[in-house]
Amino acid sequence: MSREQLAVQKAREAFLTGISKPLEYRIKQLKNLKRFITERATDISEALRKDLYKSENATQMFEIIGLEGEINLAVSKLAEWAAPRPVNKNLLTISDDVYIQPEPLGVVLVIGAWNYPIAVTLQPLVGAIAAGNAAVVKPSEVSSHTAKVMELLPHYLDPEMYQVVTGGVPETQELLKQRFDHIFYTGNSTVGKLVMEAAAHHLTPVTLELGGKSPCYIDKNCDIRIACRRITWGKYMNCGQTCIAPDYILCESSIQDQVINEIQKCIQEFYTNDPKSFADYGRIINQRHFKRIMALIEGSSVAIGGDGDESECYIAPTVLRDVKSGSKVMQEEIFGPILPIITVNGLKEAIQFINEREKPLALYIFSSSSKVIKQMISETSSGALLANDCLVHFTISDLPFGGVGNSGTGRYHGKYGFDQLSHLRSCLIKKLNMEGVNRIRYPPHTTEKLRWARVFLLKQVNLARWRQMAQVALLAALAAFVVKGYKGTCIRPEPDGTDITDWFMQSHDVCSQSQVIHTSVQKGACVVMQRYK
Ligand SMILES: NC(=O)c1ccc[n+]([C@@H]2O[C@H](COP(=O)([O-])OP(=O)(O)OC[C@H]3O[C@@H](n4cnc5c(N)ncnc54)[C@H](O)[C@@H]3O)[C@@H](O)[C@H]2O)c1
Ligand SMILES: CCCCCCCC=O
Repeated sequence: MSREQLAVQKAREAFLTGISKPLEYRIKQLKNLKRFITERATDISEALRKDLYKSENATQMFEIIGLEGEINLAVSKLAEWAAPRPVNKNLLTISDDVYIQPEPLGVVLVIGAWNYPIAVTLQPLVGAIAAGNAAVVKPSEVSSHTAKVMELLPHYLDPEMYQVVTGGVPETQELLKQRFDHIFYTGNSTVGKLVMEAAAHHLTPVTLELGGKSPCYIDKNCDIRIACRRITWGKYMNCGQTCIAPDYILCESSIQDQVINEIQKCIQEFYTNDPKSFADYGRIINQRHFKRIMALIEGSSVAIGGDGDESECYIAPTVLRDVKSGSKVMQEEIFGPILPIITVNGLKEAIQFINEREKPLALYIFSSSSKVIKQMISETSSGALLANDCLVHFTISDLPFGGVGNSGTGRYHGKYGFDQLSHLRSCLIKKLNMEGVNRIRYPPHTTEKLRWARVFLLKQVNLARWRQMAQVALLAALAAFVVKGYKGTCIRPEPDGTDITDWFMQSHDVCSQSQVIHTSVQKGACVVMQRYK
């Protein structure tokens, strides 16, 4: 049996004991995960410095804080997320218990990428643990030092339930042959297709957190200085190796020079005149990627930077001007510190340019006009859209993080991660009494029964609203009784707000002799009272 097979088998056996059903167990594991990132902070920082030349503070700021926040949120909200979720019912099921019960899926395979190797590997794990799954974690071999630190995870987490498998492509491929209950993959779209193919063999659902070219449109009607500060930060952070980095700029040719000028000033301000010697400017992950990125510059004119040092995997913050849509740099996700500017004739052309390409993971627009922003939102599609900023949506746990189309499928962060790795089981608990109500669904299917079925099935019941309306109606009835001395009350809430008085008078034989004397007690409610005979 291979190491990979063994890891999956162990995780499955542990899962089947039911150990992760109690929420206390999951909370303990989440807290242990937090202990891992706290106690191993130095090992983690050191590994990331070696892998990507990230400074200790940058690691804390862009990898650890977010992860810690996700753990804290899951710990504090788990009881709420895991609780049964009552749903609206129809009249046919009004007396039943109808709810969604989130339940663990089983064994989840988490395949991480190298660019934020802690965040994109352990944040999915937070969702997996919170949802009560076992997991096999496969860190990226490309960030090899960080992968080594991840091997310490079983010292913190339940070592049976949570397995770490390190290795490269052959190990990942061996893992992908195994049967999982969900595969959560972060990485490029090409491998994403292989993952989906392997998953299809076992009909395993997948989450694919992929990348692509995220466009950034700068409207001439905006504060270009501020826009360029935010874009410079979003682009050159982690040396451009960020899945949601602005890949290229679209703007009118009239502002191109100003944009270049402002970005130049920001590069100097953020990274000094000598980014190569500056502690907070990163490095390209390896020489393969160094060569790939440098080659992308070919054929375009360099406005800023353009130089690199292969021995150090250093590429200067670079801007390319007047880039043609057919140029090399526009054929693939850059994933490096090269920022091409493509000029367009305004918003309409920018939208067309974006829509002619794959749906991006993120779409950025800088504009002072809410009309322009709204038009961009309504006429394009992307995993996320940000106006007047970059990247920060990643920090909001209440926003689903994920792509659409070529940039990915599925979502996570916060409750979305919990739901993504849970089975949302539909539950309906009926009692064995009140069989009479079911007559309308049993043969023979008469026209009369069909009429009733329409009423019973098409009327949605919002119980909270029902209760509220019933209270108001009862009060009204009481008032009427006191004032006028009426004999009885029959209350008919109508949750969708339409006037059901006609229907009620025509079809409800119990009340057929009643007289509607008070309607619209509240929008959607009516009270039917019988007069003394
Ligand atoms: N959407 C997101 O959250 C997100 C986050 C980070 C990175 N990304 C994207 O990931 C990409 C960069 O990462 P990468 O793909 O270079 O990472 P990578 O090379 O580390 O690959 C990711 C994982 O896939 C495995 N893998 C690689 N080739 C494989 C193959 N042929 N068969 C099976 N498994 C294989 C690796 O072992 C690794 O664990 C970019 O496109 C980036 O945008 C997306
Ligand atoms: C605050 C920015 C964090 C960015 C993390 C991006 C993960 C994908 O590459």
